[in-house]
Amino acid sequence: MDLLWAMELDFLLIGQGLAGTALAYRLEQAGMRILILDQPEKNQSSRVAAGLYNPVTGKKMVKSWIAEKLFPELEQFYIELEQKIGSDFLIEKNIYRPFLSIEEQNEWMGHSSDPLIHLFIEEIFTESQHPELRDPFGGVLLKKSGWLDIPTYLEGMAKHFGEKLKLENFEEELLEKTSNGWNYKDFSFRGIIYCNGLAAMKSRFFSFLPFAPVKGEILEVEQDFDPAWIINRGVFRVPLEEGVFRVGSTYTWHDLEIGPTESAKNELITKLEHLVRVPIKSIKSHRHGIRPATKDRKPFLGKHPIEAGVYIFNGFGAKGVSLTPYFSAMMRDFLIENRPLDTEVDIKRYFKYI
Ligand SMILES: Cc1cc2nc3c(=O)[nH]c(=O)nc-3n(C[C@H](O)[C@H](O)[C@H](O)COP(=O)(O)OP(=O)(O)OC[C@H]3O[C@@H](n4cnc5c(N)ncnc54)[C@H](O)[C@@H]3O)c2cc1C
Repeated sequence: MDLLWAMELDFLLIGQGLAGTALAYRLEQAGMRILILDQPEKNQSSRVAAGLYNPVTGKKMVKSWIAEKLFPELEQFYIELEQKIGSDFLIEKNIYRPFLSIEEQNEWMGHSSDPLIHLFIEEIFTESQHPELRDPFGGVLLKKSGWLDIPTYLEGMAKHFGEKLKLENFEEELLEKTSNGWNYKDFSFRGIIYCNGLAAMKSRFFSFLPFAPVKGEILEVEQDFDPAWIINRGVFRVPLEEGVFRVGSTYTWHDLEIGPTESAKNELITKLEHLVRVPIKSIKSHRHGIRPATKDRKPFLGKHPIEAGVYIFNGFGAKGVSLTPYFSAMMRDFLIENRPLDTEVDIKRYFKYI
């Protein structure tokens, strides 16, 4: 390629899932000239995900990691984008989490005075909220929660990026190093950013990072029970259109190569039956995806230890919706102003293992 004719840009982003989309927008807003490449066959994690964001998670129902930083940023970010592209995709909804015991109910009454948890509590109930629900000890109604309609968000943002997004496969072997960056086909870049989810495991630059892929399966079911909130305990049940609910998700580190399984379907149905008494009328869909999770459950942000101009923004595991707004701002400041990344997410934590 004639270098004189290469179009000069700042950054090439590989991938337009939740990670690539948020970072591309941040960089674009900061005046960077970007190009995004995204695979035309879209079978990635973001398009299967339920899109839930939930400030209180896990079996023990504790505040999600850095929720107090993530959640204010999250709403502001997606609402700004909704206004920018004239589309609705953030569905703010309370989450109802039934208590499993009287002890748990008491614990939550105590928790509610903790200012960090109080931020996320709408109300605590000590009695069942509906005859069709299995919640004999009541439950907690959480706020600052909801779900992101991810396909609408990604498609809207794809339109917004226009010619800055090309639907084509990135082929790493075509990268050519230059004195101040990288050439790729007809373009030259000062930096390449891997936002390509689990495909980064096969990159010659980032295969040393300890990804820990987690398969998830998810159903859409019809059921005649339509409370105003998301229900979440063991499984989540998110209202979509009238009478239709998304139910998920499973977590498995095995069977990564095979598609949806009967055992995961049965697991989801059993867990749903433990929450709601109403029979399932039909199963409308059953899908699966693999989460780009990491061994220490923290994202991978940063710069390659040796190669200049090679970066990664990845490893968002089961929480891409809530993590990418906050961390895309941190990554932008790192890329443009060389501001340090939080040590917990900086891939420097793994350089000693190379
Ligand atoms: C069943 C299930 C349920 C989930 N539920 C939730 C949830 O409720 N809430 C939540 O926050 N998260 C959820 N997740 C997790 C969420 O999906 C991930 O955190 C998120 O999608 C990660 O986004 P990403 O952009 O890093 O990766 P991906 O979505 O995998 O995107 C990577 C992109 O890179 C592209 N790419 C890869 N290789 C190339 C190449 N060579 N050339 C060009 N492009 C390439 C891919 O096409 C893709 O668009 C769920 C996941 C699953 C599987």
